[in-house]
Amino acid sequence: MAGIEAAELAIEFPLYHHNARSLKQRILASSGLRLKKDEDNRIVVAALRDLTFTIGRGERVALVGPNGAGKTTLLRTIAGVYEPVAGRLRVEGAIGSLIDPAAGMDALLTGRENVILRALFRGMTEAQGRALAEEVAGFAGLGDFLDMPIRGYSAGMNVRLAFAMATAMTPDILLMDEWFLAGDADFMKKAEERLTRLVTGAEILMIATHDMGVVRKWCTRAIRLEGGRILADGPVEQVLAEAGL
Ligand SMILES: Nc1ncnc2c1ncn2[C@@H]1O[C@H](COP(=O)(O)OP(=O)(O)OP(=O)(O)O)[C@@H](O)[C@H]1O
Repeated sequence: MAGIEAAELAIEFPLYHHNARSLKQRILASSGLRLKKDEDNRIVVAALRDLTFTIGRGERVALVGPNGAGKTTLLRTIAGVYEPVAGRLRVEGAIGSLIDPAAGMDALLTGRENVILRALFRGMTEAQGRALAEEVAGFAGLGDFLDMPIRGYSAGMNVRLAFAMATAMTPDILLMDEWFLAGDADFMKKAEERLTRLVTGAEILMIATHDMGVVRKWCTRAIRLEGGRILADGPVEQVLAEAGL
């Protein structure tokens, strides 16, 4: 059964700068809030701090909060992109990730080859991968571009391919950042139908967004982050009302 469990989870990023010494002094003097020195005396940004939550089957969770709150970092951490520096994270279930359009894709391979490769990683046979590529092609409407290397794709084409691929694989846990909502109107209409089907099928949905319309429409629970910490966690209407959103 799909589930996500985090206990006192923390993520930090080291801050590199050509003039690091004076930068350190200035930053530490001015804010200090989210910046600290780690054991190796490096300045690090505390992107996520002390996050504890459990997400179970059937939950559709919105991550809300201002720019830099830590929403995307949390999605990426759950997807396995970042390693926590402290705390524990347990993720059970196959993940479909709509976080970074080109993540996990090989720019030199064609769209079709990327779909087949991803299918093989998921344990499908090559024949299943080819069938999946046909399905993705039909939905993404990439035409002949499906057989071109994806480094030649426009940003919109990358979004279409990533969206079609992630949703075709019927994940248990679907992680989405709001960039995918920026597709053109025709595509979004098609995408919405497909997403509706998927969200009812996927066991867990997590979406990071600034759009409260999306939160109200798609989600049952909201986690409000600020400065890398959880400020509120509960039913959508309650969390949004408390925050005046
Ligand atoms: N790869 C990175 N290296 C260094 N710092 C990073 C990195 N990724 C994120 N951060 C920092 O971590 C913090 C959280 O960023 P994150 O992108 O998760 O915020 P967000 O809530 O998704 O913001 P937005 O709404 O603007 O997308 C910010 O202070 C950001 O500068």
